[in-house]
Amino acid sequence: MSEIQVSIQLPVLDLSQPVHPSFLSSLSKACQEWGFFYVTNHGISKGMFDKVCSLSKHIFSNPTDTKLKLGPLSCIKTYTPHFIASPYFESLRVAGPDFLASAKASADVLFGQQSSEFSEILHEYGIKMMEISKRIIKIILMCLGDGCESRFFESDFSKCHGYMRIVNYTPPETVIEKEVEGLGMHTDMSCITVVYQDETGGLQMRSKEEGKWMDISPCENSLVVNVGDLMQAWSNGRLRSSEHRVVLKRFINRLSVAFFWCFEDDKVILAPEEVVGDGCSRTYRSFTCLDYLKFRENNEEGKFDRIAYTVKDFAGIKQ
Ligand SMILES: O=C(O)CCC(=O)C(=O)O
Ligand SMILES: [Fe+2]
Repeated sequence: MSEIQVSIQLPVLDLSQPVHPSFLSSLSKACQEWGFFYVTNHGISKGMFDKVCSLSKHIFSNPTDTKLKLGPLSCIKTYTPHFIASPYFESLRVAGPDFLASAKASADVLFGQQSSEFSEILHEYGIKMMEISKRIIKIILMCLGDGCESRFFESDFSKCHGYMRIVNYTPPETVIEKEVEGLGMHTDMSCITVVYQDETGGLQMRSKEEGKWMDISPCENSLVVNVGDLMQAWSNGRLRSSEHRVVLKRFINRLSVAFFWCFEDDKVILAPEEVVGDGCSRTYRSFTCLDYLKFRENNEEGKFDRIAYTVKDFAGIKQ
């Protein structure tokens, strides 16, 4: 990989402080330009991340045959083995609203009845992530102005649900290149995604105009937030769902936990008139969330290196 890589300074949303208008304007710019920012004082302790990571590592250290009991061909289907998203990527999914039941279903298969630690901590993590996501989306709606938060939070976002994907990246030991792609370029199918990445780094986003890769470096005690496709369409393109990827350094294992906060499956997504704004034209037709998820599923099979289609291809109106 030979692209130039640049670092950028993204705003940090401090959830323990009231939001100042000057901060809203920098957040608003970041959401338009990059679709990425950080959040801090989110209420999840370092101890909790450490626990989630160590229990997850323990799960991924199981033999492949054991993990495949949760794999795509099993009835649980929470585990994605290597060579689906990339050769170096494997993941475990824990879905809400009952995070406890979802995590327990996986843990029971792997460890039998004695392991409740994993499900309990993932339950707590999921509930916290739901709360954090709601607070973040309210602030993002404030960025759109015109009282969008009070107008649209209840009507459009109160039925949102979340799920997390714990990802274990194992880079190859034998490659000559200094870095390899652990997860190819894609956009997220969420409203927003809230990511914990360990200190290894490697998350990168693609700039709007020049298509340069920018490092989204790990920042202590902070989580990374990115705008997803559903929010890009709902906001009529005023919020950007950026292409991003994960690069891996040789020999360094990486763990991340991405929380995807999404509209309910049967939600009809159409930007409200007030969000489109007077004199502006609509850039997305209406569509249901599930139809978009299916469209992506049908276009992604067997493609590691990049996801060629996004919500623009699915529902964008050609201007
Ligand atoms: O592993 C990461 O840091 C991000 C993963 C990601 O982009 C995704 O799962 O959609
Ligand atoms: Fe992503």
